[in-house]
Formats: sequence, structure tokens, C-alpha cells
Amino acid sequence: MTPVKTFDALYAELVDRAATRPAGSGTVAALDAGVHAIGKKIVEEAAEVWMAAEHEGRERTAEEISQLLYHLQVLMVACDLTPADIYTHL
Ligand SMILES: N=c1c2ncn([C@@H]3O[C@H](COP(=O)(O)OP(=O)(O)OP(=O)(O)O)[C@@H](O)[C@H]3O)c2ncn1[C@@H]1O[C@H](COP(=O)(O)O)[C@@H](O)[C@H]1O
Repeated sequence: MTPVKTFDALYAELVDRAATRPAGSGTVAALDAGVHAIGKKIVEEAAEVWMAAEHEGRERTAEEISQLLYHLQVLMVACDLTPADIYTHL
């Protein structure tokens, strides 16, 4: 069975990508594109979450939410925010 990736584990992976900058990493490309481009992607993914929730069912909605969480995490890395910085506001 594939191990489940948690929010914190994905964040650690993205921080590692930012530090090691492996070739072909979409995260590195997104970080290089900058906060403005990452923000636009977040808005796009949020709209896809909304559309999926309204029209496409649970599985597609879960998939879109995972993509939104990924792009939010890229923004966190770009802004030097950790999960702990977020959890403190929950
Ligand atoms: N979880 C994700 C993840 N979710 C979403 N995405 C990106 O977000 C895009 C969302 O897909 P869409 O179909 O909505 O967007 P699209 O418009 O078709 O795609 P683009 O043209 O914008 O790339 C995907 O194409 C990926 O580029 C992700 N990219 C990476 N990860 C994970 O992040 C980690 C690091 O990835 P790399 O930096 O690429 O090595 C790995 O564990 C990956 O599995």
C-alpha cells in the first residue's frame, strides 16, 4: 500500500526541493516564477476546487483540494512560512 503523504511531509519535501533544486522540479520552477505567479495559480486551483465540489463529485474534489494545498505550500516556502506558522492561527 502506498504510504499516505501528510501536509507536513509534503512541506518538508518542498523545502528540500528549494534547497537542492533538482532538475525537472515543478516546485523549483514555481518558486523561480515568484509570489505573483504562485498566487495566480492558487486562485486558479481554488476555482477548480469550487467547480469540482459543485459538479464533479467527491474524488475529483479531493484531487483538486490536494492540488490547492500543494500550491499553498509552494507559497508558504516562497514566503518563508512553516506549517507551525499556519497552525498557530487555526
Ligand atoms: N503534490 C504535488 C502537486 N499537486 C499539483 N501539482 C502541480 O500543479 C499542477 C496542477 O495541475 P492542473 O491540471 O490543475 O494544472 P495544469 O494547468 O494542467 O498544469 P500546469 O500547466 O499549471 O503545470 C500539476 O501539473 C503540477 O504541476 C503538484 N506538483 C507537485 N506535487 C508534489 O510535490 C512534490 C515535489 O514535486 P516536484 O517539485 O515537481 O519534484 C512531489 O511529491 C509531487 O508529487
